[in-house]
Amino acid sequence: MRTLISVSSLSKRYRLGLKEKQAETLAGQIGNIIKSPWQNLKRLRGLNRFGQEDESVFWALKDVSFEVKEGEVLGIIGKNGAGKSTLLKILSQITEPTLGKIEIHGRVASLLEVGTGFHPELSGRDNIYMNGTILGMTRREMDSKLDEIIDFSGVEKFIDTPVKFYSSGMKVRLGFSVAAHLDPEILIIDEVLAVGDFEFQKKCLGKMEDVSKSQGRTILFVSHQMEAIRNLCSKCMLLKDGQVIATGETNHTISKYLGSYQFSLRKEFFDIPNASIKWVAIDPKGIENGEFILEVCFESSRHVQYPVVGFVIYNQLGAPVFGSNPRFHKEDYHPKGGKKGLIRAYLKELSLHSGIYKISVWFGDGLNDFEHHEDVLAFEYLSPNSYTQKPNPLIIGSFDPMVTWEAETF
Ligand SMILES: Nc1ncnc2c1ncn2[C@@H]1O[C@H](COP(=O)(O)OP(=O)(O)OP(=O)(O)O)[C@@H](O)[C@H]1O
Repeated sequence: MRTLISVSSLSKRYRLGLKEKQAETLAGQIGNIIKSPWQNLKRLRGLNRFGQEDESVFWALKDVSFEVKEGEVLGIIGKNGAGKSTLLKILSQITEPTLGKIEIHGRVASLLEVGTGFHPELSGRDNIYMNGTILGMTRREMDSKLDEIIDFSGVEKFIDTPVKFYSSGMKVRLGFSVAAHLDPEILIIDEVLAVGDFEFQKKCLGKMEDVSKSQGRTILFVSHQMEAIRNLCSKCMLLKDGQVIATGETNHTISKYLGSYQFSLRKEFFDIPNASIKWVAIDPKGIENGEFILEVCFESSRHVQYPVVGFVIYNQLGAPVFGSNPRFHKEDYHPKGGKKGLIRAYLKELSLHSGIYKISVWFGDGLNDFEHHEDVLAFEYLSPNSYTQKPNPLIIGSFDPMVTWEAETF
């Protein structure tokens, strides 16, 4: 199979704050040009004139290398700020890399941040033509695709309205439809599932599957929704702090992502003085027995009279699905005060759909919260209910109680 994308030692540096602005002014730019080549080389590497790393320098991508072959669907995952969007922007030629080399063989269509790639003053229809022209399509090719694009987008009523009047959902609908129907060799999609309603998400996933499986196109897909990544991607790459941590089989890479979540967040806790959470875990034995047991270990430099932990479980879209706190169950909860302790929450049944969930925890003494940690743990849950056992992005909501049905006809 041909290699369509080849990225080697790619790095992207941003300059933060004042220095970035200075370089954007004419005086700043002239100053940069007349600096010696040696100074310019140091600047490129983010070093100040003493050869030390400049404090205003921030590397959003560091030494990233990978290849994508024809027909592959590569999922790109990682926490917020890991560098996923920056990578896609560079591959779509919206941003320049600072260092490194990229080779792309084929036409690229991308759907990045909402509205990029659209001219706000032009109508939806004109924007479709503009995008097609950028991709090198002829007017006739465009004419043959137009109805399909408009139909898929569902914005036909507004197709002659300037795009600046579109809602963000409408822009995403049109943007996705244009990108997916213009027969690009490479389709780049950044978290399209986060915007747009449920029906449209379903349509997009179906279309991407069609583009990859029946048309054999190459796709790069960023998402925080692991079910979507799992369903769609043949390969997956995990980014962390701008670096590639893992590339390979999708399930394997997703497990690494979830593992890294747990570890990096736990580690941070060890530096917190006074009363603090030391670690948070889900008892694996509990899961085996169909129970969900959350364990929170705390340690304090002083006696905590009434140690209390609260938690909230969030779904992949960041929506809270469930929370609890022993303050709501005062009659059952009688902790002995102390400096160290382990607090457990027992849930007989989690009753959630299969999927990936995150937990935030609080720790306090019933009067005050000492600490609050978001996304302290991520876990994958497989529902015991047979119809939702396989993660399925098309299932509505997060709760999965045992439901039985009956019909009577009259
Ligand atoms: N124009 C910019 N100037 C300075 N820093 C930037 C700029 N664009 C992005 N960054 C920083 O680069 C880092 C990587 O950002 P990026 O948007 O690529 O992350 P991401 O993995 O896509 O995150 P998310 O999941 O939140 O979308 C972040 O720390 C971000 O703040």
